[in-house]
Amino acid sequence: MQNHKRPPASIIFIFGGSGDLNYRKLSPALYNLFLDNYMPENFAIAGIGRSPYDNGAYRERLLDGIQKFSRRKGEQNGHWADFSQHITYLQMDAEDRAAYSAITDFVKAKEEEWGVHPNVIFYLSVAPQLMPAIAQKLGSLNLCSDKHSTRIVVEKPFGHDLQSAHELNELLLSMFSEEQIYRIDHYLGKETVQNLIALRFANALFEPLWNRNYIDHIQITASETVGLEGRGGYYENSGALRDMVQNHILQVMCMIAMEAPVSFDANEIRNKKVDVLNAIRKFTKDKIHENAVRGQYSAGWRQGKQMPGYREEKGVDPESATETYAAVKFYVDNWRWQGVPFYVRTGKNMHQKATNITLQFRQAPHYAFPAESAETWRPNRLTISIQPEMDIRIRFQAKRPGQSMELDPVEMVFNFDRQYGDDHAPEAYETLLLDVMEGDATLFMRADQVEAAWKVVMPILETWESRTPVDFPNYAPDSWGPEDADALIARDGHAWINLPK
Ligand SMILES: NC(=O)C1=CN([C@@H]2O[C@H](COP(=O)(O)OP(=O)(O)OC[C@H]3O[C@@H](n4cnc5c(N)ncnc54)[C@H](OP(=O)(O)O)[C@@H]3O)[C@@H](O)[C@H]2O)C=CC1
Ligand SMILES: O=C1O[C@H](COP(=O)(O)O)[C@@H](O)[C@H](O)[C@H]1O
Repeated sequence: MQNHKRPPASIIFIFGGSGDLNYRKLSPALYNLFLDNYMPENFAIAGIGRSPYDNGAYRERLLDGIQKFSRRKGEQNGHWADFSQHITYLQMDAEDRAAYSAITDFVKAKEEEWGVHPNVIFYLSVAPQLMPAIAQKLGSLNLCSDKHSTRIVVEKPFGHDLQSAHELNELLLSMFSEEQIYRIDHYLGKETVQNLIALRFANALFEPLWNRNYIDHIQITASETVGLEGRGGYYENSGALRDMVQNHILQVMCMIAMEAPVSFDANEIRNKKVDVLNAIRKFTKDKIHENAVRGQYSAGWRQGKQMPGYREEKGVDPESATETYAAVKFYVDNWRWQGVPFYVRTGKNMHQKATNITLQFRQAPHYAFPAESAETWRPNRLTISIQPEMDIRIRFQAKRPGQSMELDPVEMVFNFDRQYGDDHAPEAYETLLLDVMEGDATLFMRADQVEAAWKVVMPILETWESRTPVDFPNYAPDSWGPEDADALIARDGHAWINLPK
């Protein structure tokens, strides 16, 4: 969130250095930071895993990921030879305490080479079950005692439920101070998500309307066309509510619903967000059915190709009750938002990849136009497209040219690509990794934020887990999700807004 310069000397240890996230996201992000001259003058990246790689083979593997997944499609790889010299692979079992001497030795060697004490960053890009063991070892071996320069980055999911998230927080906080802990939610690193703060708090135009007096309801959609992508083992124990709603969607909702911050201090922003989470109505179990819908995709077709159902995917129980779709109607019980529903939905294998937020305004209080023009009268909307489209549109009524007063809904659009070109935007992980090196935690989740978000979803999870869904699978691939979700919003006289591709 601060304006960036080159961070101080840093060593980044990536536990899970041989894994998928590093291959597809972290290494491309670090390389892009290097190309943009944002890596420190002195830096080292040490990937950690048990798989046997020598440095050469490891660097080759990462280059392959960069060529496939970087936003820069290979054209600047001329700098790879230079960048790759900063990468080392440490083959070690993270459960073997003795093996951690390799980390201590590595830090000492770099300190001697650079003549400065660097930031030491431990990035936990491993399965959640392994995180406590690693954190414990780092703590007990005194590898995190320098509160100023040592940081730990914790990937999602942060816990499996409120209890486990609380335990993980307690464990981390017994080893590290809160300022050293960076809990990742990669949505917060997205340009368009950060722009929500600019849209709301750098303009006088929107804020006076941003409340229950003018807004009828809000919709947040995060739909995906992909299915499990080989992550059946993880997803089967997670589901859409844990995977997307507890973290990404609630964080986006916080940015829409929060009060204006006094400053951009990390804790100030996080305080404002946690206020929203605390104000979200916690449903009693008897209210879940009318406010939340779950779905699971069946076998079917997408663009002429046959697709397996969720229950046929690798790593999934053939009678699985895991939801691949969730829709919830939330209320934020505070002065600003009383009575305004926030409809949120997310799902795998849906018709379109799209993350959008729409604020639908109330109808104008009096309709003075000829009655026949009312047919095309539509409520005003502000729609913010987070991805893959990156734009902000305002829908309003305009007079159709001609001799009669006929109205049409029309749009004003601000499009990031048209304004800034289409290679303007750093990937979320670039922003987040740079923030970690600089010690800026604004875009990361604080312990109380994570737990407050779990408190929101726990009643739904507990209710769903205590009742087997009788109608799974209940939506087809390439569709907009289950009919019950349409009914959830239709009961209030609304419909889900599916933007054209
Ligand atoms: N992949 C993705 O798109 C996303 C992943 N995440 C999160 O990121 C984290 C990593 O995910 P992902 O990369 O997909 O997982 P992978 O299964 O691909 O990688 C797991 C990594 O952990 C390492 N590992 C496992 N056990 C040990 C051990 N005992 N000692 C040392 N290393 C070990 C593996 O290395 P080896 O086998 O060589 O020992 C491997 O590098 C998870 O928390 C996941 O939820 C979050 C968002 C998206
Ligand atoms: O964290 C996760 O996010 C991705 C969606 O991320 P996006 O940046 O592509 O919107 C989701 O596919 C994955 O299941 C989830 O773990």
